[in-house]
Amino acid sequence: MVLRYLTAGESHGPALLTIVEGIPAGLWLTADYIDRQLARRQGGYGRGGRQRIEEDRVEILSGVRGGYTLGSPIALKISNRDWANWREVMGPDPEARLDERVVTRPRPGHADLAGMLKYGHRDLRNVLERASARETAARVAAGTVARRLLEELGIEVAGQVLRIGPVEVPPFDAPPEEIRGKVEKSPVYCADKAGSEAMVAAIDRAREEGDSLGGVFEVRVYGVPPGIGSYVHWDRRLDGRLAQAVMSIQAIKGVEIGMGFRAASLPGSAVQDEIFYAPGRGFYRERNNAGGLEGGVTNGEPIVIRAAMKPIPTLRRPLKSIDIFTKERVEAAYERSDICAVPAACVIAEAVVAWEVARACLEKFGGDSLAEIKEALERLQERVRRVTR
Ligand SMILES: Cc1cc2nc3c(=O)[nH]c(=O)nc-3n(C[C@H](O)[C@H](O)[C@H](O)COP(=O)(O)O)c2cc1C
Ligand SMILES: C=C(O[C@@H]1CC(C(=O)O)=C[C@@H](OP(=O)(O)O)[C@H]1O)C(=O)O
Repeated sequence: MVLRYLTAGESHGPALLTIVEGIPAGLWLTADYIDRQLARRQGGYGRGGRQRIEEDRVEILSGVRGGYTLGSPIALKISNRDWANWREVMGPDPEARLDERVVTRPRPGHADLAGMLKYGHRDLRNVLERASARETAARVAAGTVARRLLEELGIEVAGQVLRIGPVEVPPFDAPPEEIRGKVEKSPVYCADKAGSEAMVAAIDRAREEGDSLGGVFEVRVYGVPPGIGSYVHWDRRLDGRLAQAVMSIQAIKGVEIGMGFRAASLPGSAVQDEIFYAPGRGFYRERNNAGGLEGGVTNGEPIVIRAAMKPIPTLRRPLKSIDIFTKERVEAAYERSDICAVPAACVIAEAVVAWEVARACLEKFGGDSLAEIKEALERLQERVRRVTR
């Protein structure tokens, strides 16, 4: 079974669309379940005016009947409320007013200039509409379908923010429900209360200064059986696939697994996780510097993946740029913007990580119905028990 999805939609167009294919039949899936993740993605302290306009809700257009998936493609639609303000400018018909709201001052750090040079656009709006992270609402919808499937297999995902600008906290190491409990109480999705307050203050300072902030978040996946992913070929290594999925989120500039970059400065004895064995428990480790992955294969420990997000490119106090027509030195375009979207990016990363883990699980377990997949998982677990007994 191949799990795949495509998304479509411009930021100020009528809607965002996703078609998810390869989800087995018999999975309980409701719009409410997806909407909870969409709401989390819209949240987090530091978001701009757009989120006061949008109230993301998914419409399930196919592939689900009476709450259960059919095994057929699942089409999902999220309408853009802002479309009402952009209909005349963004419409597909020849009457659209293309001479209005033209963007000619590329923002350093956004896709504006590179996209113009690539596609030959003369209005940077034609670049930013699709480069925008608005598209991640569709990715979260698709990833949340995968997350529902993982739940049925006993696999859970939990994310937390570790840094915003200069404020850093250590990861909260706990079972997923405890991480989620603490993170839900934080305006910046950070498990540390004092850290959250300092992060909010840092965002307020950036807002006053007309600036923006980035940060770091961590996503963990608990309950993953050993043996997911493969070392036999570069594009089957799950560490590489997860890194690609997370790096593809707008403004993510660094990804690490387990100990990550810190491992480069330490000797092997301080990095590699020694192997232990106890009857009944089987093989185990006393630490998880590997982040649950060795050779691109899950080893039974939780997957731990961290990412660094750069600060938002659009600034109220704009950086210098060049007008693409006059070639004059100008200030980059500014209408409105997020100041910090690290909490939102953490939710997006949870979704894309869930997607990639689910895809690798289906490659391992196959099956067209949830029942078949669960049987294959039980067979693997039984085999692991036999080997480790
Ligand atoms: C959730 C989220 C919200 C974002 N909001 C904004 C924004 O309001 N303004 C902006 O200029 N960039 C925003 N970005 C970042 C840009 O989309 C991103 O920097 C741009 O597409 C260029 O891609 P790159 O930074 O990956 O090179 C956001 C990113 C994410 C993940
Ligand atoms: C719309 C979303 O994020 C947008 C991502 C974004 C960008 O350039 O990436 C720019 C902003 O769009 P606008 O100019 O319409 O305010 C953000 O609001 C969203 O996350 O739902």
